[in-house]
Amino acid sequence: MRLRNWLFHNFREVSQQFGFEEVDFPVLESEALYIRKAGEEIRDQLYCFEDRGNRRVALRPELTPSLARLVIQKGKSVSLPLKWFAIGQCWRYERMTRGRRREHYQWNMDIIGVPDVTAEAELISSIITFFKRIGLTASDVGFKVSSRKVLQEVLRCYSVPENMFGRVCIIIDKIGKIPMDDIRKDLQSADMSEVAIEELLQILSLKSLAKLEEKLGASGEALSDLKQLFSLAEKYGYSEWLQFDASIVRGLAYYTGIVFEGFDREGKLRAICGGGRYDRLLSTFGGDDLPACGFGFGDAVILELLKERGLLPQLNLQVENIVCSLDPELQGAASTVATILREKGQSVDLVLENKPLKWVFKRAARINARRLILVGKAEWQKGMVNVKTLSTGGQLETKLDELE
Ligand SMILES: OCc1cccc(Br)n1
Repeated sequence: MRLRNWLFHNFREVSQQFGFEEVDFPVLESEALYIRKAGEEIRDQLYCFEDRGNRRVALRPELTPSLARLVIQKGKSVSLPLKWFAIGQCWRYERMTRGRRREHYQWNMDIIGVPDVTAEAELISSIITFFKRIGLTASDVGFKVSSRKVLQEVLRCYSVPENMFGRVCIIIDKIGKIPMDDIRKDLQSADMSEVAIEELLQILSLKSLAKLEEKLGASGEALSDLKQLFSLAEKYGYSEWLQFDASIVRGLAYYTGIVFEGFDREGKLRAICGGGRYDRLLSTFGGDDLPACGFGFGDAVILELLKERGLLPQLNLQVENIVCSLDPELQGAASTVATILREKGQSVDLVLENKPLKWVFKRAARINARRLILVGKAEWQKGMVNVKTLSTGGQLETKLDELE
């Protein structure tokens, strides 16, 4: 819990530093929010059920559809651009035998209403700011960046029907996770010819914008978006964190443009975070489309990475005072002392039972108390208490009304 609070505190600090407002959504949503026909893993693992009102509901597997629903609900009552962030628990249903978590927390930041890649550049900057805050550098992690418009331009060249776009993206995202023969078979089932498949796989292996330009020409949106993004990265000063990688498509069907994922340069871990542009999501829920982009950042891989790098922070409970009566008849007096200190804004661990002093000192050490306040009969009769500063061992009889 200390680690989670530390992580979330950094998520929040960065989000607020970038001028984003915190939002939240229900953990339980209508199942329909997540029913997409593109064959995504997130769909196969939906933690869904029928509630007592016979409604098909699901524990949310991600936050973006809820955000889209809320933007539509708010409609004209909010002024654009929206810069929202959320930290929320998300669920998936997996067999326990897989030994993987069924729930995790995800930090999301989204910009709604900005069509330009300036929005994606700003989101990537916020994640890099987060990485730097927790001690990670460009030699630890980087971002693989591409655009789904690359895929779109290739599919159009081979007149693959538009309605196959999401499905092809999901198939491509499985490269490296399932055998290439299965990838080819799945692409054939998505109405792609042999020639189209080979050309697509060839383009997806590109790692330089220059080579991409040779293939696609300079006129397409994919190239201009990517060039603008890399140029903005220069101005933000984070070029060394980015690399173009045409194979990056991400595993969510609704991305339509730039996509990116954070990765650990030692290549031992799964993607740390990921996101991109999703300009068509709102209309899938019956709203008017608005340009949108965002990312999701889970709490699992980042903690594995920090552990690997020896960067997990040492987080100990810290209480300023521990207050203890030396006589059961003075328990009330001890609670008076605790209240006086708390009303001054100090934290107090009040010993609630009649314990030997040895026990109190052990507890004081365990909770890293700065001071031990002892309420003894003789002192109390003089309106005093005994204040021990635990780091120095010094002690001082102090008047109650001079306690600070
Ligand atoms: O990253 C996919 C995902 C979604 C929900 C819960 C968990 Br654990 N993992």
